Amino acid sequence: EDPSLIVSRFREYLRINTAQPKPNYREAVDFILAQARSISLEAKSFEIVDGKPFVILKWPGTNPRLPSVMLYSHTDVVPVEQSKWDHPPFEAHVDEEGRIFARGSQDMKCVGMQHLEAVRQLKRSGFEPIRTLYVVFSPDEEIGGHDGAEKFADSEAFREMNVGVVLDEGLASPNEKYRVFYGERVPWWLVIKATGAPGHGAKLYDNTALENLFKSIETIWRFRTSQFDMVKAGLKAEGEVVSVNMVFLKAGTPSPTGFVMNLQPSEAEAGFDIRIPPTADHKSLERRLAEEWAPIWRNMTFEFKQKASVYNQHGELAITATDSSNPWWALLEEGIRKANGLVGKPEIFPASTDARYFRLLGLPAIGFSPMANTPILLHDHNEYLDQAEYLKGIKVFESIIKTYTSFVGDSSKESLRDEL
Ligand code: MET
Ligand SMILES: [Zn+2]
Ligand SMILES: [Zn+2]
Repeated sequence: EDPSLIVSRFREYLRINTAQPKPNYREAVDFILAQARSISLEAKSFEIVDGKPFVILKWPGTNPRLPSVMLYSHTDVVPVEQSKWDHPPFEAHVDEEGRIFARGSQDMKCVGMQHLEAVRQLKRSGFEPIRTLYVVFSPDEEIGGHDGAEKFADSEAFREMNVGVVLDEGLASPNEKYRVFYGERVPWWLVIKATGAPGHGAKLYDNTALENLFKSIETIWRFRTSQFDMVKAGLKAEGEVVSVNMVFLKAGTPSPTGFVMNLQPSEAEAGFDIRIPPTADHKSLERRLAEEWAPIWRNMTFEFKQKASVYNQHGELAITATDSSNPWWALLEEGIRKANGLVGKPEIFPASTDARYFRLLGLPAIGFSPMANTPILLHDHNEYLDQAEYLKGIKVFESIIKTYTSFVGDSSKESLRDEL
């Protein structure tokens, strides 16, 4: 097929503004359903939470008793600061070098469309999967997935799919090796709040809210530095340390012209996005938080806006095995290599993805977005993906789908799952 047609379908998807907090899911769903129709793929869309639709495409395998393969992507994207972009973020402009600029070009409309295009090519070639393949498009990921993947993973619809392995998003790789992720850091979105005596802006006294808050910020910052230093020294990868970033500060007494300047406020708060490696000592971090970061004796309280578990329902660390106990790992590498792709070492994803909800069920879930030789621009201004790289990724997914859906395995674990 003419590559420019393939690219134009990708650009069409990118032009649908699905930015949080008001994603145009309706248009995205219509687009995906139309694509499914054009390749005669079974498709259904449904909502678990009102206004937040899922689309599930199904390519039935010749042996529907085998656990299925699920290719998963989210349709929503993060917001943009329009004025900071060189090209409008929802126009999918292609420059002379072939770079496609759009919000979602890396995270992760590329992957969703590559899943679809790979199926399109394979169907056209006459390939028949043995395992059933699902291509799933989900809402809500960028705001935590609580109305998306979290509820889906717990739904009858998902149980009926009898999924054996999940492929979700990864990250671009600045070098020639694709990156592959077997787990991810656990998000804590933390708000700490200080209270203190209010008073005259000219008075020096102890225990103001802002003084109390700043003592915490200093302590948290020392911890941040100690973690960051290990990355800078090359001792740890990004996903192997605790990241702490301040994302907001809130204090002051508003006035019509800004803030009252001669009044020290009685409340102040700060928000932090914290990401913790699954293998870190979560208990000791919680102690640190209660004793040093937001100690009650300094008039501080804290609240989590987001806090995920690190253990799956069997009480094990919710990470995906990369050794021979998990055939899907080697099969993924095989699929990539057969398409002439290079694969890096298994990594911990530094941010969060919906894959965590499937890992919490004990399912193998792998993060993989085929973007080599590409700067990491997710959530950044001027997010782009080179069109040649996009097209290469489709070939890689064709190869992975072939490898995955043809695998009949010997795995006794799998037949056990079948009986349960
Ligand atoms: N994927 C987004 C992120 O990593 C939202 C995840 S919800 C913690 O920030
Ligand atoms: Zn994403
Ligand atoms: Zn994202």
